[in-house]
Amino acid sequence: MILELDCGNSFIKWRVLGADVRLVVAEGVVDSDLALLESLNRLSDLVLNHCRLVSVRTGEETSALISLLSQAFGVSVICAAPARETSGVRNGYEDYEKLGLDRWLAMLGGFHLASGACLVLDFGTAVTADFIAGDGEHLGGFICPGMPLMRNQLRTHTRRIRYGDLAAERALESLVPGRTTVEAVERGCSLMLRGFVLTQLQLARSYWGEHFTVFLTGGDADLVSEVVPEARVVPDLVFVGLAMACPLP
Ligand SMILES: Nc1ncnc2c1ncn2[C@@H]1O[C@H](COP(=O)(O)OP(=O)(O)O)[C@@H](O)[C@H]1O
Ligand SMILES: CC(C)(COP(=O)(O)O)[C@@H](O)C(=O)NCCC(=O)O
Ligand SMILES: [K+]
Repeated sequence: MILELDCGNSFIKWRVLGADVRLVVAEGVVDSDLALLESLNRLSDLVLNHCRLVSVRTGEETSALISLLSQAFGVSVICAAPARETSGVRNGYEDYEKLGLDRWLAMLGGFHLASGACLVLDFGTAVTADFIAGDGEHLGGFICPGMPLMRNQLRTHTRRIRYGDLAAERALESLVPGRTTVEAVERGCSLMLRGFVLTQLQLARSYWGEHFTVFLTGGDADLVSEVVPEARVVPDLVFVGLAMACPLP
């Protein structure tokens, strides 16, 4: 079995592939290394032969997680690393090592699935957009705060914006102008994300006309999927790229 991990700034997304790697035998989202171990320890019949991961956390945090996993499961861990070019995609950053590895893998996955020009939009702690031309050239991208950052900035920098998670969830059932604080904030931030998406689409059209594929990924992709009905929502896009960047023997 193969353990795959996508360590983002807020959550660790994990999944276990079976002997047939096309089959996901277990998966989850956790908020700490400890919670990851607990989830994995609850799996009966878990026999890990390999582990591969991508992390946008610090080197120290990533090393700590790797030691934890090797101690707990006696498995060696392969880490995705920056590259100038992989599977026909050319990293567009001036300093290729600075491009977020989750972005890089999502781009590899997107270009592979699209077999052509694509716009990859990832809605996590941060929101990112990346443009990959039909010849595999990464034209660059954009980074802005995601939903959790926008709402927390409002909560921590104002004195009267306070509300709970349940109310937040309910507020997003509609996007008409809010009549409570929670509705006004949640809908306002959601509309900002949608506006961002529409701007990215305009730019992609200016490059490629209608000949490109849009990918939506990340935990908050559902918040914007309505404004791009033609988009492919691929929650595991980073894992698609991870398998390409870290093939197993
Ligand atoms: N099962 C889930 N567990 C945690 N967060 C989730 C889940 N489903 C959706 N989300 C949303 O995903 C967002 C985090 O997205 P994610 O892609 O995991 O971020 P990151 O990669 O930066 O850690 C949160 O704002 C949360 O609202
Ligand atoms: C942009 C990001 C913060 C996104 O992280 P996430 O929201 O997925 O946790 C991450 O890809 C990152 O730290 N990138 C390095 C900076 C860059 O890509 O330019
Ligand atoms: K991510």
